[in-house]
Amino acid sequence: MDGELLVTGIRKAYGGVKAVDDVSFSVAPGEMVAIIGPNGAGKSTCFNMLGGQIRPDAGEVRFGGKLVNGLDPAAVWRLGIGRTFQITATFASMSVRENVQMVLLSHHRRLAGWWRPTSAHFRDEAEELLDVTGLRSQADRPCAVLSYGDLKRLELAMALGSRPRLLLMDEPTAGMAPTERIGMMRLVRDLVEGKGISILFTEHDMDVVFGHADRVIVLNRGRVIATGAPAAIRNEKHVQDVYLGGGTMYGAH
Ligand SMILES: Nc1ncnc2c1ncn2[C@@H]1O[C@H](COP(=O)(O)OP(=O)(O)OP(=O)(O)O)[C@@H](O)[C@H]1O
Repeated sequence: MDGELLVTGIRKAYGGVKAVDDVSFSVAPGEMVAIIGPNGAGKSTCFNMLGGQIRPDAGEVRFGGKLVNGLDPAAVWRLGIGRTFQITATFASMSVRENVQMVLLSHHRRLAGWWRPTSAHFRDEAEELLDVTGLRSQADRPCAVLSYGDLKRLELAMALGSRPRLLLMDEPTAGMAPTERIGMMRLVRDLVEGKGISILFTEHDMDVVFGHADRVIVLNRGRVIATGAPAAIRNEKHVQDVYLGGGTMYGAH
């Protein structure tokens, strides 16, 4: 189906450690899906296989019917799978708008010469993305002075610059204050509903997961142990056992 992510039996082992072990799931167009699991469950490895950073040992990742595994991150990006990273990847001395313009420039495959001011390039498109992410008033400020929450918004604006149809979000609310978290997830929900973008996100904060995901996939030791609506997942005994048994109850921090 157009815009559908279909993951079938992907695996990745490091020596004897099966980081991801026969994982299958799908994300429908316009769906917001969370991948959760205790530390070391395989979330990052899974994400990296979807984004082209890691090649699966076996299995298949398809997006809109096209094979994704084996492609490098840039090619995956071109297929319409965007990604935000946990580590902020902005240019501190450049303004908020310029950072977004840089992404737009590269997306439109133009040559950004260092000697040329970027101010005229894709300014309107950049402004639109800053509007969408609530950063318009910060457009001229250097990234270095942004609050952490605004930096995360900027990362989102930058990820949207490549016009993804599916956005992979690695802990979108990590490091944010509770009110900022709610704002961020509302923003993401608006993107899903307004632009029809699908979201797949990892998250440690259970309030965010249960409050915002349409569907939750639970990983443990590289395998999917449960998948379903948040309310059903929350009540699953074996999911509770994994968290409680592991001694690292997500959402406790
Ligand atoms: N490059 C690597 N080399 C060796 N082992 C690795 C590597 N990357 C991940 N692993 C192992 O694979 C397993 C899954 O790790 P992964 O980082 O995917 O889990 P995670 O669910 O993202 O954990 P966390 O929530 O702590 O980030 C862990 O046992 C980890 O130690």
